[in-house]
Amino acid sequence: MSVHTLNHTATATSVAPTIVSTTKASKATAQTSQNPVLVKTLSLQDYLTLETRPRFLREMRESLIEIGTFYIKDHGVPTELTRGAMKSIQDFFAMPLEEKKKIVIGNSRHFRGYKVMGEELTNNQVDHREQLQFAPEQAAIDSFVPSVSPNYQGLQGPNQWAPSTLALLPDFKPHILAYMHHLEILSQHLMEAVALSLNLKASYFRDLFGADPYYRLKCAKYPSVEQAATIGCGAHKDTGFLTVLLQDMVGGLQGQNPATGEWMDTRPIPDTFIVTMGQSIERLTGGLYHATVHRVLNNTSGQDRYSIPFFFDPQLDATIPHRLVLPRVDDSPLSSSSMQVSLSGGSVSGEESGSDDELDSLVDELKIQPDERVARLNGLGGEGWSNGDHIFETVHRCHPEVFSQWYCPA
Ligand SMILES: O=C(O)CCC(=O)C(=O)O
Ligand SMILES: [Fe+2]
Repeated sequence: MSVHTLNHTATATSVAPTIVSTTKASKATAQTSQNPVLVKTLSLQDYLTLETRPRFLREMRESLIEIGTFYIKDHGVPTELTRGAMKSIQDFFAMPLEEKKKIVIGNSRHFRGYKVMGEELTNNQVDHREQLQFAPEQAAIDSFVPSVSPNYQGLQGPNQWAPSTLALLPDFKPHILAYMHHLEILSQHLMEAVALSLNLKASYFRDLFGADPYYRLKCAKYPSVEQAATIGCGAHKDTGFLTVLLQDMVGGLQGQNPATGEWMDTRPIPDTFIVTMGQSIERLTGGLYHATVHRVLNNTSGQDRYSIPFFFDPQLDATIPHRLVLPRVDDSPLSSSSMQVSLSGGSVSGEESGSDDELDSLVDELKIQPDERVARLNGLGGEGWSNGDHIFETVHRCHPEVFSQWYCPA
């Protein structure tokens, strides 16, 4: 994953209901804060119910402007499935190394499979976790030729399933496939809500993401360690649009408060997912919505930690506009009348450049800081950027061995 650690110096830490500061930017010293930041827990049912939808969208918007992260509950993914997926990955990681290595990621041009402990890079630093990667189960593109075809076409293909593993763990494949299917549905709902929270038409992201959104499921095991505050996964922002993360009850994930730089525990809450924006959304919204910098500390409790982030992005050949020009509404954003417009699909959406006046009023309306406005105006030109290239850049940086094996012909 890409890494843009914020350089703020943390000044205060906190104990808050859902997010608790424990550390300064790089040290792991527990302190108490005067300004706790709450990561809200939102209910998807509030989004799906028309009467409560405006409140949901307001809260989502506030969360994404303030931090870039919230918890989602009542999400519609069956509990048997979240438990089943967790159990399946625990069973997988518990198998002997030789069995796991049958699907080592280097076998796969499509960056799928198992990664042994200590081989993944985040922020150019080695992570302390084992992991297993999946993506949409599809046929590979036969016409793909390394260094002739666009690299991102090599990402499409099947997952790795070792027959001996499937014999040992019969629930493994059905659990993973069903889990990805449900997470795609949940992610589409969330992106629809993100669109409405920006006063875009509800289908804005569904249209942008296309018929075959590209997603990645990463199953991770962080072993309990001897020393406190070993970095399991280095500080980074997720690079894409949306991450929906399932974690067990062990803890160790931390998010950084964009305003203060302080690290805050994103503590496990049963039956929720953690929803985080990535850099593509941050870039598209001109910095209005934050991509939260986060990391994972290994724990010393004796309990290993398991997590399953699902990264949801547009189809690989999508072109992403450099920025969104958010529609102006006569009344305040997300008021019930503008919501009606959005719900009926009649609200304007667009990626054309707006006039300076429009930008000024947008800046006022959305309380964008001046430096964010500069970011918004930078990088214009051309139709947009290639989503496939952007995703390829991310996965290639994390797994250089796959790149050198499959994408650099001798
Ligand atoms: O395992 C976690 O809780 C977070 C992992 C993560 O941030 C990532 O892989 O991008
Ligand atoms: Fe991440």
